Amino acid sequence: MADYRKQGDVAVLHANNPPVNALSYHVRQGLYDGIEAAEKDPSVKCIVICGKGKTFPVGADIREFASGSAKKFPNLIEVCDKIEACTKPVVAAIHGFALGGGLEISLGCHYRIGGTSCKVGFPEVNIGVLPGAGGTQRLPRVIGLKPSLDIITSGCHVGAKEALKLGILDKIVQGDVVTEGIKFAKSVQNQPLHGRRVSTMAVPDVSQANALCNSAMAEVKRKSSGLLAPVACVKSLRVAAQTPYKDGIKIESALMLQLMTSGQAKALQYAFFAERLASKWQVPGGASHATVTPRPVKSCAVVGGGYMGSGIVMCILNAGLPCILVEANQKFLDRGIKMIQGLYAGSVKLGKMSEQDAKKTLSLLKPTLRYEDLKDVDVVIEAVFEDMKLKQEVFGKLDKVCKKDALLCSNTSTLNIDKIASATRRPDRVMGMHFFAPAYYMKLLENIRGAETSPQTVATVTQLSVKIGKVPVLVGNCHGFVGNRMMAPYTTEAQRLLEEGAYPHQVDQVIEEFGIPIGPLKVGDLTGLDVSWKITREVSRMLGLDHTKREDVEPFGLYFPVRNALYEKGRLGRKTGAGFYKYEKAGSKVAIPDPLVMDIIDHHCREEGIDRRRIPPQEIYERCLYSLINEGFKTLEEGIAARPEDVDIIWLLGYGWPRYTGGPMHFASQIGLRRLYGRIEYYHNKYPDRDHWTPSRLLKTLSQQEHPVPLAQWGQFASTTSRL
Ligand SMILES: CCCCCCCCCCCCCC(=O)CC(=O)SCCNC(=O)CCNC(=O)[C@H](O)C(C)(C)COP(=O)(O)OP(=O)(O)OC[C@H]1O[C@@H](n2cnc3c(N)ncnc32)[C@H](O)[C@@H]1OP(=O)(O)O
Ligand SMILES: NC(=O)C1=CN([C@@H]2O[C@H](COP(=O)(O)OP(=O)(O)OC[C@H]3O[C@@H](n4cnc5c(N)ncnc54)[C@H](O)[C@@H]3O)[C@@H](O)[C@H]2O)C=CC1
Repeated sequence: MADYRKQGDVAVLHANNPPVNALSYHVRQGLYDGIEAAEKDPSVKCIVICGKGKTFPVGADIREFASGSAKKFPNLIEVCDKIEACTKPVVAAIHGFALGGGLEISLGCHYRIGGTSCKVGFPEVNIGVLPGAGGTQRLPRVIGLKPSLDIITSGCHVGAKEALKLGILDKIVQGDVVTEGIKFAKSVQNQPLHGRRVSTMAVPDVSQANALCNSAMAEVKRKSSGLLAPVACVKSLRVAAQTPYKDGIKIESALMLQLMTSGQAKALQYAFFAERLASKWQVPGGASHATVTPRPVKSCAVVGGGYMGSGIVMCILNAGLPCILVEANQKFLDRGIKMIQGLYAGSVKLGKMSEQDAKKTLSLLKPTLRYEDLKDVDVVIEAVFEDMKLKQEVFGKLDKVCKKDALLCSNTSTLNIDKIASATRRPDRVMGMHFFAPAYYMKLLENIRGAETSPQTVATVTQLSVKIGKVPVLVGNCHGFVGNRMMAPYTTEAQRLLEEGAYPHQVDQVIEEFGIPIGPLKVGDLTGLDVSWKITREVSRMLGLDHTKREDVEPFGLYFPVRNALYEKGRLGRKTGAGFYKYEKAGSKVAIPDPLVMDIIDHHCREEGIDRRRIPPQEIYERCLYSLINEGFKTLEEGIAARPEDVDIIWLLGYGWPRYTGGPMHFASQIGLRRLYGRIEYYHNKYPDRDHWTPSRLLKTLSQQEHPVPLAQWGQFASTTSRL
């Protein structure tokens, strides 16, 4: 898995492990043996290491961490040390990415050259480990501690120009990087190697080591509280400044071994692969991403240029696709355009985009008030108000004006896609595309398949989603789909806890300590209590209930007396400076616990004859999180979510679930399904009137298996419990 060839007196070693040349055992062995062969061959004067296909090696093979093969001889440390010890000059010729172990290989080389578009970096923190093949010991010896701390603790990629400036690259080359690597190697083949072996160098800014590492440690603890890997990276980098390489590498290895076996690393690596699995869809009947060819999409349109629509337009424009924006009237059209222009102006100001690029991108936008202008577009995404009647009216119009093979998609957050599709004569070409706010930033896209949506529509929408920079997850059609459906029991329990003894800040604190950045009641204030009040009213109407009558709505989990009392007092959340919390002023972000709210809650309880009790944090934790997880299992047993990995990606990318726990389903597997089921059954017995505590049948089945069923096999049990 590393090809060895000779070109004159140069040995060229190609890492060959498609698609990204991950450094699995055979690649490491190939590189190790290649160096040995070149060393022994008297006709070889110098060596070039490069990657076959689209990239230089992008790092260790992550799958080998779990299997233990990463430690097998020669491990990456041994490969890097072998390269460095070679008595003939070794040049890394980098194209594509040199990440993690790939960058470590190149730091073992005596010289590094790169193509103009190459990128280097140490993304290990993102998967819960550190650059454990000498990365934390060699990088600071080349570029100093300060930039090394930044690069290693952030996991960010560094472009070629910056890498040259820092000294990671010795040269940027145009054209074929291997040809240039060979030329470069020949030019240095007679140069002495002492001074080129990085492990023998001193860290240049060693005198500032303590100050730099102390401040980096404070920063990683502030930014990523609870994460093990960034802390270990700083520790290991401090060692590099204080210790010779041969001792430093031992400490780095010890830290790496601790991290590799941590729950955080397992969860983060699971999330890495789950994210890549998301776009690989399959529908009942067998059609899948591998069998269905998507239609080409050359142009799009968005209907409704409000908060969501304007963000969706930007995603489309950023992908280089022309986009028409339709609004209901000139005032709202102008407002939408202004919003889009403002966001691009902001990007230019922040240096994220050149003025020229912003202008070019904006030139792809065509605003209009005429639906007829959409006659030639390939895909339309509707983002008008969340109102079934209006959406059906819009889809009816679109069906008439759009060409017959155009796809019509809705950015609804809860509504029934089949009902929307029924307003058209093309339900096979209708789909939901549920973006998350702000749409130009959030990576998640919940794509909803209706009963009649064709596989080709799924394929085309999935491909478009990836093109506009999203991670698409295909889900089935039900109220709230996967994400918002799971959100419902979580927020319901958060509010119910207020009626039994907790106050808003106590509930939010538990959830925030778990790692979700904003607790459910702060989210309530952010969204607006009027918005959630209206949603309750609409859902009650849909169910034929009177939302003002407690006896009507309570059995359906739609009775929120504290929220209602706050709403009736005009406390609508952040925007009015008061909701579940008080704020310094309207729009302010800092939520302050409010004695007035506690009085309102106490008063409500007295009136209802409720004896408030002290609710332990563990109960808050279980009632909010376990009810949400139980609902997640129900989406799996009903086939609304296809795989547990999909549920996790939705919560990781759409709702701020802490990535180092892997997502609600992975987290459930770590709790243990038997224990989890027991707690859900306990709450079900305690609150039999709350439907969301009815245990999922899939969870029950899985919890009864003799041995824990690996998460990747849960689907096999879902089919036996499915109600579809
Ligand atoms: C006492 C002494 C004992 C000593 C013991 C210690 C010995 C242990 C030594 C171990 C040292 C380990 C050293 C180290 O530094 C660790 C690492 O290198 S960790 C890996 C770091 N690298 C990464 O995290 C890169 C991850 N990849 C990416 O960011 C992207 O893939 C990339 C930007 C490179 C390309 O993006 P894109 O083009 O969008 O492609 P995809 O992301 O879709 O990927 C395509 C395909 O490839 C799979 N893949 C990508 N990277 C890896 C990888 N590193 N390992 C395995 N597989 C990888 C990816 O999953 C996709 O495949 P699918 O089948 O579609 O999932
Ligand atoms: N706000 C959010 O966080 C999220 C909202 N959504 C969904 O996105 C949709 C839009 O929501 P927002 O952007 O927040 O609403 P918004 O109120 O900001 O924008 C809606 C826009 O639609 C326009 N519009 C109304 N009728 C129209 C018509 N017949 N033709 C053309 N334009 C028309 C309005 O003028 C308005 O500008 C809703 O379905 C909502 O549920 C989805 C995800 C998140």
